Amino acid sequence: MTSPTTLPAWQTLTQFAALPQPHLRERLAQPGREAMQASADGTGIRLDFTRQAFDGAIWAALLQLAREAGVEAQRDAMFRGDTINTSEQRAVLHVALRGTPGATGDAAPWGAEIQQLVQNELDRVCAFADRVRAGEVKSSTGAAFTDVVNIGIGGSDLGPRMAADALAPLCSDGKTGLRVHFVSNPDAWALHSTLRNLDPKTTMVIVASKTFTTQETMTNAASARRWLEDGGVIDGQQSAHLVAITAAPQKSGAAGYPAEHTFTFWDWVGGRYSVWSALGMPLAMAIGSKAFREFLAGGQAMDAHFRSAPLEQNLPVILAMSGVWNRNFLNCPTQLLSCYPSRLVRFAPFVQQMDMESNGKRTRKDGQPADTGTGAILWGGLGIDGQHAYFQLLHQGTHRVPVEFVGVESEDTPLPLAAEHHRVVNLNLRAQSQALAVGRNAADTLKALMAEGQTLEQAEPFVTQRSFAGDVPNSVLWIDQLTPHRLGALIALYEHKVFVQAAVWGINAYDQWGVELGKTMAKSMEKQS
Ligand SMILES: O=P(O)(O)OC[C@H]1O[C@](O)(CO)[C@@H](O)[C@@H]1O
Repeated sequence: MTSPTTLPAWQTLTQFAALPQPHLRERLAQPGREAMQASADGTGIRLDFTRQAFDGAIWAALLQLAREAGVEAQRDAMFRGDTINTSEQRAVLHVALRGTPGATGDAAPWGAEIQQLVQNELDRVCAFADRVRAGEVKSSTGAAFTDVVNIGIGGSDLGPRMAADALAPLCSDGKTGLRVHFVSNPDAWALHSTLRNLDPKTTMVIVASKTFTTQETMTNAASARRWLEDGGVIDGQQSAHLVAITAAPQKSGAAGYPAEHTFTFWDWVGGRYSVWSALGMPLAMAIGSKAFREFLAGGQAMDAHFRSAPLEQNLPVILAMSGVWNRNFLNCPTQLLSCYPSRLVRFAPFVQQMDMESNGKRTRKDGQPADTGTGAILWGGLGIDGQHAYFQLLHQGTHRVPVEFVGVESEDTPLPLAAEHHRVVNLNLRAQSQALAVGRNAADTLKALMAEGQTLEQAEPFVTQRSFAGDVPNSVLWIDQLTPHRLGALIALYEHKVFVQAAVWGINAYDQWGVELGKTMAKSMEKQS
């Protein structure tokens, strides 16, 4: 494709952006605004985008831009298994990993062969995970495993780790049942602080690496094997404790990982899109295979929505095109992802990798330099904690930072006052969304200060410092409840958002040559030293 700036809709949007933009306070007062809501059937997710800084005409042009950029045709090409990752000559088929078992025809557009491959390996993963949970897979001493340590980094860590936190009520409480731990950083403390409380004789080590060459993971794996050995699990007995998850089984085999404990996936699964594959093993061990399959089904439900919903009601398209307006036409370089359920503590870092490793590109697929902004700097964390840290800058700083809020509508933590906790959390979410949008002008600030009992003379000098510009575009994603199914749908929503933005910008979201440079550089420096 050529530059998106040559598309008629891009030019229309440029003209709109050059006009004076009404404040969100005014936009919100316009009739019909409340219609800016959409939901995806069967996913429990609703998107409220009433507080995005555009009106109906701009929204129509953004949808037109998606059409002119060929988003729908590109989407269909991905689901068909076309080679859309052109720089690596690969298909991009993480969507096949969550296909409905037994599906054929349009429900499995990637074809019967891939469908079968995926199902076979998924059945192996699920059976193994459940057997470990049930204590049927024995350690070298014949005991059941009490702990599993997943060693991996980036896409081989973030997805299952994030999801295990998000689904913590389904995981062991640490007193009984299998405990699942994650180690990614090769700093010695990261591994030591996990292993020091574990018994090598009842600990299973999963080494999760697509390439099985990543230096950080191999360093941790070698160290964990040494710890097993020092703990009495000597070399000949170690295979009972070792599991490999990789797209390079010949490499893990050569390193001594037994074939029956090796689970695989394929080069058409990008690391940051791999939680649905065998790399989801630690998650399946943590929550059980039934819940893991529900998680996959949630992703599949979002795929169905993405493939069939009209663009104007299509959640990934709405998120993506709101982002394009903010990034390319309102010139906001960053995007905050602010999650209010505390179990989503790792969701923003997970999406950060997915988004920034995918769309942090300055060259288009046609080899030309991108002449538009591409991926935003995505950052974030938990909303309430953020309110007491960086939200001040959002309200009164000199940056305009668009926000995506994530909240859950119902929650069932077994704590006596859980309902009150939930009320406070969502009250804050709603208040922040509204405050960032409408702000508070000088006249209202003066009134507020005088209502507090200040005189006009006392209040006036501080009116500017006590006012809030507002006009911060934001959306809220409401999830009915945080179950495996809904989490799957939420992740798939963000995957498709990233896809749509890449399609508009004409970039390849599925390679990561920048990361490769760092890896190559480290290797060459190692040789020289
Ligand atoms: O799974 P591997 O091959 O160890 O790579 C780990 C991660 O490294 C990256 O290449 C960069 O972080 C990711 O894409 C990948 O998920």
